[in-house]
Amino acid sequence: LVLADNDHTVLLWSHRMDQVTEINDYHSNERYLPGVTLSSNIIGFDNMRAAVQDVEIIVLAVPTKAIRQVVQEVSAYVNSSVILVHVSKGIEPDSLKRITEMIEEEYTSSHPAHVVVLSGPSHAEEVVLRHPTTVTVSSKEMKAAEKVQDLFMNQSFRVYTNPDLIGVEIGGALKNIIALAAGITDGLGYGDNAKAALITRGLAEIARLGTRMGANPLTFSGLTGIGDLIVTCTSVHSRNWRAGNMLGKGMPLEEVLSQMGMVVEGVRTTKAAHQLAKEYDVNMPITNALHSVLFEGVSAKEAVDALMGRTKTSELEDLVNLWSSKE
Ligand SMILES: NC(=O)c1ccc[n+]([C@@H]2O[C@H](COP(=O)([O-])OP(=O)(O)OC[C@H]3O[C@@H](n4cnc5c(N)ncnc54)[C@H](O)[C@@H]3O)[C@@H](O)[C@H]2O)c1
Ligand SMILES: O=P(O)(O)OC[C@H](O)CO
Repeated sequence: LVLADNDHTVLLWSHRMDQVTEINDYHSNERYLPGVTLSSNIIGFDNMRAAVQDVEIIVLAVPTKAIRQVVQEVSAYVNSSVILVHVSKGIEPDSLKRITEMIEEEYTSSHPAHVVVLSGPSHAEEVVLRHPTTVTVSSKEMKAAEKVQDLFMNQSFRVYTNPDLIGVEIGGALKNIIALAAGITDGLGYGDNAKAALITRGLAEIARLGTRMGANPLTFSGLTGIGDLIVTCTSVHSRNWRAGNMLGKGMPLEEVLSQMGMVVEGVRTTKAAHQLAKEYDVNMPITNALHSVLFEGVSAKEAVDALMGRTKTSELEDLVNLWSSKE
């Protein structure tokens, strides 16, 4: 919709024929964006070749677990030098790859592609209402990121650049873990103090891991760090917060996921981050606590009690180590 507002023609491929028909016949997408009229510049396609063969830029907006498959399919038909932009927020469990790394592995076309991430506090539900939204683009090739910045920028959608690709992708992925935890504490009936604690100490552990992986610590004070962390932990639109909230109220994980009907990235990302914390030998108590709730049968209340009962520590020492990149 942002691109259509900027007078671009958008060819929107979906794997669901009913969605394509609805977009073309009614200019709506009721299940995901109820009540919103889509621009007639958005044309639905169920045929990938027809959708991507002559385009300048491809925006991948699918869950992390679908990225490899969709990129394989896209790259079979791309016939010019395109920019691939992804907006997904996750890390692949086991391989522990970031999304641009997965795209690079799966992109098989003989034509070059330039890979860009667009990330930041941006719930689709508010973007479609043209409420002010700010995001960041990053890439190994900043010229491609700047082109994406120009394509998307408008009066309600402001795009920044940041060359720290690792920091941008890690912040976007890991905030979902903390949002799940914030939903859980709200579901347990705890208040704003608990949520502020999760946001603050969550940012510390995201930055601790990200820095160890090669990110610039300053990126975590930007839109894809604290910005996206705030929006996802506090917004009723957040799928991760909502899922956490149901978990906190006692609903089993399987039932929560089937009720959501949309991706809750934080679940698989918790698995990946738990593995990354071990690999990089980084202390991530909130991630580990959430892992114990999601995958080890620990109750939400027990996990909070365990977090609160850890040995005492110095906040300033921790922050100095973090922001001076010693961690
Ligand atoms: N929803 C948001 O406001 C928002 C904002 C910023 C970033 N993101 C990120 O974008 C990604 C997608 O999120 P979403 O909320 O749109 O998720 P979603 O569950 O609504 O899925 C998006 C689309 O991908 C399709 N899809 C699912 N599996 C597929 C597959 N195997 N092949 C092809 N298409 C498939 C779905 O049918 C749907 O049309 C996530 O990584 C999310 O973190 C979402
Ligand atoms: O709805 P969520 O929790 O998947 O979050 C969506 C976006 O990442 C918010 O920026």
